[in-house]
Amino acid sequence: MSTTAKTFAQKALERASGVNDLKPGDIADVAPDIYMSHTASWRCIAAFEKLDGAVLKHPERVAMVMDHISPARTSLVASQHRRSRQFAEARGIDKFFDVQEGICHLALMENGCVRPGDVIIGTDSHSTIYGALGALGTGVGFSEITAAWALGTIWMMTPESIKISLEGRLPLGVYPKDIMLKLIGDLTADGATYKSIEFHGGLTRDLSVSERMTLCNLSMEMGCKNAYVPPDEKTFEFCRAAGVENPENSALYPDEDATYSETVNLDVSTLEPQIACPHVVDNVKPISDVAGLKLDQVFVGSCANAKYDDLVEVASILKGRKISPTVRMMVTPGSRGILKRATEEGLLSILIDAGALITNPGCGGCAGDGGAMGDGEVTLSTANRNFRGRMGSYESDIYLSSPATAAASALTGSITDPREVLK
Ligand SMILES: CC(C)[C@@](O)(CC(=O)O)C(=O)O
Ligand code: SF4
Repeated sequence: MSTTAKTFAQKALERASGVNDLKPGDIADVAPDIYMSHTASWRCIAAFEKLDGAVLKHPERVAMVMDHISPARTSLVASQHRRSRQFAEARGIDKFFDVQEGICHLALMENGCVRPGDVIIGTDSHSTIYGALGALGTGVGFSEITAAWALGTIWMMTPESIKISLEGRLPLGVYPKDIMLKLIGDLTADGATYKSIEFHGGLTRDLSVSERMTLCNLSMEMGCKNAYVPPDEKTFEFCRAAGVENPENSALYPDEDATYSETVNLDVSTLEPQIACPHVVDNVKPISDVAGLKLDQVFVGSCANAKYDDLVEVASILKGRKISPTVRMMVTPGSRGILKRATEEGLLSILIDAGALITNPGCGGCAGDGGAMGDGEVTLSTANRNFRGRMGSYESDIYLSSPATAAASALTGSITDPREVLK
């Protein structure tokens, strides 16, 4: 029996590997609960079909989502989707989410594929988002997914953990996105490389599951292995609504005296809206430094901030108003469920009346699929990355903000502090 106190990551990897007493740096063969691959699933399939006589060890653990380029815009992509569809059909993969379902991470969580305490690997770095449900999610390469299909396991090194305690109350106009941009700016883009980030503190407990998704999603931009918010009744309710039975039974919690490589305390009470400036996510400034910068496009989308409550924030600012004629605004709801709810609750009419373009759920502009910028153009985006050329021209600029800042800025056509509209 173990006597040392453990972090969440230690406990999750111990459970998934059956190895006791994993310490940071220890490598174990882990059996993930889900292996997710997105639009590029065909790459895993191509590699898998080269493995002589390989069979899927656990077809029920395979999840595929056609989200990054969806619906297909070229016959090449259509053929790749088709290959994935046919493979799923032939191999008995029932967690196949086609082009209508939206962004892989949101589709998985909304469809009951993620339980607290699970270990989930995905061909996407933002798989850290599953920590919002108390799971250990991490991004891997295509060939690692292929190997997991065949073997049911993957080796993982047990990470050290960083404890981030969030306290205080968010001021009006300041959101979890601003917290994360502030943390990424302070800790830098490699501040958490291969570490597990655990969020604690009174504010973390106050946040909704959707807001916790923003925390765990953006944590990737500090290079983390995974992120985690301790599951509570809000988590369990979300999971139950998604179809998970008894989600509380699999929840894992760190021991109180677990060892952390670093502890960060942030009181958000005086935090201002933050902006990540081109072309790296840790180039973060308070909004007052960049307010007034002229925009060509505003993009509300991505797994970071195109959830239902993000659209509510945007609609509450745009209601009864018109966006500036000098900008185009594109809103890409994160998932089919979010699009449906936004439709039912009348949010889409508000956005359309204000002058926004609504696109189908999926990665869309965040993955450079639609909404491209020309040379010299500037987009303010609610996504999680602002790398050069990600949304079109190499000579264009992407700034990142909260949905509220994006909405306030769409009204004026330049970067605008949402507190000016909300006051
Ligand atoms: C494929 C790409 C656009 C990606 O989804 C990849 C990733 O996160 O691993 C991203 O957000 O950068
Ligand atoms: S929405 Fe953007 S960040 Fe999220 S998985 Fe898709 S491309 Fe990557």
